[in-house]
Amino acid sequence: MSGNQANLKLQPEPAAGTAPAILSVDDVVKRFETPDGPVVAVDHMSLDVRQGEFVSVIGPSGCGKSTLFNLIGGLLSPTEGRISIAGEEVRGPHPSIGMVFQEESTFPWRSVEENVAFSLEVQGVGKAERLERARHFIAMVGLRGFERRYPTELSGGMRQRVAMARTLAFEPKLLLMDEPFAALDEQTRLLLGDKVLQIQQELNQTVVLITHNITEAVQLSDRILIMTYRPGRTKRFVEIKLPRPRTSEIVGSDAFGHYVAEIWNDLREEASKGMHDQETMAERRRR
Ligand SMILES: Nc1ncnc2c1ncn2[C@@H]1O[C@H](COP(=O)(O)OP(=O)(O)OP(=O)(O)O)[C@@H](O)[C@H]1O
Repeated sequence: MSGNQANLKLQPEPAAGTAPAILSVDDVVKRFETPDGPVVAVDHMSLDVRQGEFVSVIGPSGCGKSTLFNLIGGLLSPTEGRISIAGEEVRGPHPSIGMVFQEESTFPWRSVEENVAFSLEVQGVGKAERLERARHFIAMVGLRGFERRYPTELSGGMRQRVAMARTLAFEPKLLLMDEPFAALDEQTRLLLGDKVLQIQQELNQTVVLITHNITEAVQLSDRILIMTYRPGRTKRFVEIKLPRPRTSEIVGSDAFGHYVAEIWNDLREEASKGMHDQETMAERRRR
């Protein structure tokens, strides 16, 4: 074991005696039937996430991250296994799970406050209350003063914060995010990470983040699940023992660098398999 590895601790399950799991992914398999035969995208994966915990799922392109996101969010059903939130089986979109997507999902015809109030409107919350709650969450994501603006008047990072505020406004037990900052530049991404850390601490929010960005995963997480490339399995869990509360300043620390290096070692192996696979497929098509 290298010196760096000694800094990392594998933790397949949450430690005993801590908060109970709010999300439970239990031995889940997802198989797609395709014209070329079955594709196993998620292969016997298990994950327990405690109340208030921040877990990131990282893996190379095509390893099954988005499939896992869609399974947890109830947009896909597992072929085998079970997913539950607060003890209830997830059988479709669940009110306790709030999703933030990679693609921008704000409504361009609604102002910021109308966007954020939307989920409350759907729930039948009265106008005065929903606007008050919307303004609270708009302030939380750092957009006070922009309530009456429209998405086209905002930057990409601001629009993603609107999407996050809209999801947080219905107070989900689990915030489930799929690469919400993937389209943003690195500085904006790091600074938005600070916002996410603040919000998570303020709400004691349980979060599962799907990402392929190692820096983002280390900056934000309590634990990182590293996935293998095809079929998507758990390669290992890494517990991030950086102090909280955290800010993006931590990115420059030695401890941060050690985590990034170790995770890259694991990912490099998996990403290389992916690249080799893609090159072989391209070669086959050329023939
Ligand atoms: N609806 C589907 N039908 C058939 N195969 C699918 C379907 N969705 C995903 N797959 C396959 O499952 C595997 C995992 O895909 P998935 O999109 O979950 O990976 P990913 O890690 O999110 O990739 P990326 O980071 O590039 O978005 C891939 O081989 C993909 O082609």
